[in-house]
Amino acid sequence: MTDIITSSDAAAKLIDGKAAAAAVDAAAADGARQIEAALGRPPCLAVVLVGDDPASQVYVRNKGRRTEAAGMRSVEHRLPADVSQADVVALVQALNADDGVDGILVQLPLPAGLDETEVVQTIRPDKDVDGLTAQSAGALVLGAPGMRPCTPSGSVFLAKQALGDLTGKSVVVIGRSILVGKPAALLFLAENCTVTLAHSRTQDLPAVCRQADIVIAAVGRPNLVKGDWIKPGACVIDVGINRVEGEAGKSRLVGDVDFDQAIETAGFITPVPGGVGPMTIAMLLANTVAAAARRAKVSVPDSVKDVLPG
Ligand SMILES: Nc1nc2c(c(=O)[nH]1)N[C@@H](CN(C=O)c1ccc(C(=O)N[C@@H](CCC(=O)O)C(=O)O)cc1)CN2
Repeated sequence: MTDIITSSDAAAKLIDGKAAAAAVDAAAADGARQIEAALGRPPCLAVVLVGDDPASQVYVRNKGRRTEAAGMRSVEHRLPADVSQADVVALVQALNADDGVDGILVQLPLPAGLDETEVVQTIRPDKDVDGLTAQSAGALVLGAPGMRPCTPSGSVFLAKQALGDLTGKSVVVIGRSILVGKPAALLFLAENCTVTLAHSRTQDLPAVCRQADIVIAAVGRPNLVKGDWIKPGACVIDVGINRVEGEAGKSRLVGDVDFDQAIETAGFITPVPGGVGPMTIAMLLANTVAAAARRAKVSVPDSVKDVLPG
C-alpha cells in the first residue's frame, strides 16, 4: 500500500488523499464482497444527476467508475436541467421504493429553480449515503448511529492518519455549509476535539486560526488562509476546490489555503487537487456498503467500520 503521509522539502508533511482514498476504496471493496456473499447480490448505489454542469458530470462519472471498481452495482439517472420539481421528487420516491437500491445520492448543486432541500429530504434515511437528510443530521447531533456526510468524514479520516487520536485537539472549521462545515464541526466534536466553527462574520479570523491544532478550510475562497494564520506544526485540511485562471490562459485548481505559504509552517497539509476531494467518493463507497448491510440486517463489515468515523 502507498504511504498516506509523505515528506516534502518544506516543514510540512503531505497528506496524500489519493493514497488514502485507495485504501478506503479497498476497504469498501472488501465489505462489498462480504455483503454479496451474505445477500447474493452486491450493494447498489443510485446516483441522480440533473442538468449538464461539467464538474458534476465528472464527479458522477467517477462515482460510477469507482463504485463498479469496488465490486458494487452503480445505476445512473440523468434528467434534463428543465425537469420539473415533481419529476425529480418522483424519481427519488421510485428509488426509495426499489428494494434493489441500497444508496441514493442526488448530485449537488441542482440547477436553479429546483428546490434542493425538498429533493434531498425525500431520500429515505436508510438509503441516505450522502448523510444529508434531517434524520442523518439529527443522528449526528445526537451521536446516534446514522449516515455521515462524505467530505467531512474524509476530513476526519485524513486528520487521524496525520495525528492519530484527535482527543483534546483544538479544531477550527472555516465555513458553515450544510454539506461540509456544520457536519465537520460535529464530527470533530465526536472525536473529542474542542471545535470552533468560524465563518465570514468571524472577528479576527487569522488569530482564531492561529490557535488551532487542526484547520479545516471549507469556504470556497481561493487561497484565503495564509501561511501566518497557521500555528507551527498544525494539521491543515483544505476542502476548497476552486478553479482559477493559471498561466497561458489555462485554468487550474487551488484550495482555500495558500499552499505554498502554509506548507512552510504546518506540520501536515493536504494538497489540492489530490487531498480531500478523492476522499469524498471513497467515503460514499464505504457508506453504501454500510447502508446495504444495515438494510439487510447483517453486521457492517469490520473493514468498513474501521474507515468510517465513530
Ligand atoms: N450530493 C453531493 N453533491 C456534492 C458533493 C457531495 O458530497 N454530495 N460534493 C461535491 C462534489 N464531489 C462529489 O460529489 C466531489 C468533489 C471533488 C472530488 C475530487 O476528487 N476532486 C479532485 C479534483 C477533481 C477535478 O479535477 O476537478 C481533487 O480534489 O483532487 C470528488 C467529488 C459537490 N457536490
